[in-house]
Amino acid sequence: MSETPERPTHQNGPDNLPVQSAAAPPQAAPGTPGGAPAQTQAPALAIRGLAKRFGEKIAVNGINLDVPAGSFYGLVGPNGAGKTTALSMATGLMRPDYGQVWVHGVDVWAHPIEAKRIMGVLPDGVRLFDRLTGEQLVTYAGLLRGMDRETVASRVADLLAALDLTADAGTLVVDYSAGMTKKISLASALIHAPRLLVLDEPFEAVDPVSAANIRDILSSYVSSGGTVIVSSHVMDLVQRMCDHVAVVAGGNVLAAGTVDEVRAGRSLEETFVELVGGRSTSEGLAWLRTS
Ligand SMILES: Nc1ncnc2c1ncn2[C@@H]1O[C@H](COP(=O)(O)OP(=O)(O)OP(=O)(O)O)[C@@H](O)[C@H]1O
Repeated sequence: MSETPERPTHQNGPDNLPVQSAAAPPQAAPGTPGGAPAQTQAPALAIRGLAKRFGEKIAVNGINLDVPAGSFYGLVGPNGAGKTTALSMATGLMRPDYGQVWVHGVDVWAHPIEAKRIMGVLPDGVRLFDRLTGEQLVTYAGLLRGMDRETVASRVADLLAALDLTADAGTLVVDYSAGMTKKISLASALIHAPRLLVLDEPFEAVDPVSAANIRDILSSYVSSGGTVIVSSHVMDLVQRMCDHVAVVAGGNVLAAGTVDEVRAGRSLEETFVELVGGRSTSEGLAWLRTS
């Protein structure tokens, strides 16, 4: 079994799919047998030439990205930029048309079970087993991960308390609000203490107190060596919370690096608007004026 990353074989863009020039894949540490990237040195997530098309629509255009281990990485971009599609392919939920992804050096699509063992994922728009109670859902997530019942029970209690869901532990998830559903999905992603957390819009619909609690949980997770990737539309939040950021638009990575590198002395929001463009006036909506 080799996890040696190979150069993507599609750099010329088969089917006329335009792709960005692929950077070198994650390098193996010198002396690593078989050339596999060293687990300690490989990026937490490495993406090479990842592409997806839906009919004529190129959702993700052959992107490359390295997420350093131990980073708090923000993924920002306008609606329809390709964030969810990219994260779904990166976490083994959606098969890419082209490209490769490694999680801590493990090829996600060649070795999905091994890769998923070290990831916790909060996907966007994926249906939950919502006829379970919140407590049952998180317990199920832990048992699916092969954890023993005692550990699962104690972690479920901890997570429900930390996310302010203890009082609703026995409520069916189908009856949860949008924010509660986000929080129970996050608990399910955290239960096995993964090395990498990939969270698609974790703060959407979550109240400010819960959002602050979640930020604390994620910050201490990163301080203890974990890696977090969050997609968000809230630039201020990303600027305050994350140490790295990638700006995605039209299926391309427009900028990536540390937050300070990307924003280059301006606010992240200003940088985002400049990179992405698309500001429009309301002149075409004159009929909407009431006086
Ligand atoms: N299953 C699908 N079938 C067809 N088109 C899709 C599908 N999923 C996504 N797309 C298209 O791919 C593009 C990227 O969508 P994606 O959901 O990845 O964007 P996003 O950056 O997550 O957007 P948002 O911020 O609005 O959630 C969009 O144009 C979308 O319409």
